Amino acid sequence: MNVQTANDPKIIVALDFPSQNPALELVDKLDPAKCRLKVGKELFTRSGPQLVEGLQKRGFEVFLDLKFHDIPNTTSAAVAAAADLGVWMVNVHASGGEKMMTACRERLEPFGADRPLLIAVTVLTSMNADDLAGIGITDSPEAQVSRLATLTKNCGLDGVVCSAQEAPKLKAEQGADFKLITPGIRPLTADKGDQQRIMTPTDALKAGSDYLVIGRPITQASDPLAALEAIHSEVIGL
Ligand SMILES: O=C(O)c1cc(=O)[nH]c(=O)n1[C@@H]1O[C@H](COP(=O)(O)O)[C@@H](O)[C@H]1O
Repeated sequence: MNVQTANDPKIIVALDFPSQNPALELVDKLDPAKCRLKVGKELFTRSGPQLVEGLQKRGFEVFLDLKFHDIPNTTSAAVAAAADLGVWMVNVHASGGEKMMTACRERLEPFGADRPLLIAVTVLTSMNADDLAGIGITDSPEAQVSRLATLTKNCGLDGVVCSAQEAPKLKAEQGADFKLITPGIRPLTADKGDQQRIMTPTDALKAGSDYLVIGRPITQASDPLAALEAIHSEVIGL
């Protein structure tokens, strides 16, 4: 709920569930000292702010992953609504541009130290060079990620969502304080699923990730708390 949280778990569990009941069933097995929770478009569209408040009441900090992308006035108002909800992190699309991102950052200033971290999505990990060409971008995905990360930093945002494989380059380009939130994390024993570019939790943190977004390796485990604890003890101290 705060940019300066004393206990700062690196693991963000992606609550990719269709509705509140299965989400809470899982959450009630987890430990808020060891993870935060990500609520995305499907779950939020079904269950809304009430669910976010329910998670917070259980002691969890929430990353509201709604990837806002609209005109500056609309997007900054949405980000302020997320801040009113008391979420720990909120995100927008960097391709919304400088004016949009700056408006969002400025709109959060009155929230002071209680403001959420404001993060931008660069190029979705589902997009390759052909997909970018289809929307008129002829640079490589890597070059486009770097360009959008630079724009994000120049607008005063806190960091970006990226693949852990991009983390060393982005940390070198943007500096240690610029936060990198990385999905596509798989412990050695976990199924890759549909993720293409994966890294283990330890390798991702060593590569420069600040927070690891992890879904199925925890949510679909036969013992989700044991899966969380195994990853937590692997990465603690890194
Ligand atoms: O924004 C995201 O969280 C995200 C961005 C991206 O480029 N790739 C990606 O996988 N994600 C999310 O990260 C989570 C990964 O879940 P698992 O593959 O089950 O670990 C899902 O909630 C995805 O929607």
